[in-house]
Amino acid sequence: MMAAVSVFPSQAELGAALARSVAEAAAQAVASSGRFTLGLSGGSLVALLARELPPALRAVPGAEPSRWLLALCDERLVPLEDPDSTEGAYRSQLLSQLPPPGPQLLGVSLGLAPAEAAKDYEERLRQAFPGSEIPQFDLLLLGVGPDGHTCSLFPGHALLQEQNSLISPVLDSPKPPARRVTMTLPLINSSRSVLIVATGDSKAPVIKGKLGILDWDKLE
Ligand SMILES: O=C(O)[C@H](O)[C@@H](O)[C@H](O)[C@H](O)COP(=O)(O)O
Repeated sequence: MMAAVSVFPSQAELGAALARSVAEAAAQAVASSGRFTLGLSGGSLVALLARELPPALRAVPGAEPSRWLLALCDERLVPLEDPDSTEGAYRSQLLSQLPPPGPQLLGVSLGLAPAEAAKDYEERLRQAFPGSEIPQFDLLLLGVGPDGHTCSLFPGHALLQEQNSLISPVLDSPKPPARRVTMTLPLINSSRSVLIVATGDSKAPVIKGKLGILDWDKLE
């Protein structure tokens, strides 16, 4: 697997480059397979994409959001109208800006207990990728917390060892709200590509630690 690190002087520049990469990946996937499958994370990514993606889509021919299947890399088990809902945030901030018919968004069913919600979400994800043993997303966009968590996979948590489920419930997220569902490593590691997006000073120590092989100062 190839890995590359890009450092941007500002969030605005990062956002524009990220949106361009997403739109270009979409155009490529739509041209080769007729659809683009994209996993979305919450946090600051929502506002970044809401600001930068619509103009990037207008600039990249063939990106065709109506051919996108969106899914959530993790979700907090709160009602859609709760400010903590990742699906609610994407619907109100990003999807509302895209001309109809917009992308299909596969969200987590609410009103179920966490274990049932995870099982139901995994089943619907599998159905959306018929013929694959493990769904293979074209691209996952992942955030990083200052503690190094991504999706709702927290450092030291037993879920990091999960080998069987593709989606797991979380009942004890150290970052509220506690009840969530999350993609697990087997699903994340099956995707064709992953973009890990980290902005802000609070992430620097953990990112520098993970990328200890790099001479960070040369990446200014
Ligand atoms: O529910 C969550 O905790 C988020 O989905 C989480 O995984 C997020 O992506 C990171 O914490 C980064 O968040 P920021 O981009 O807001 O720093």
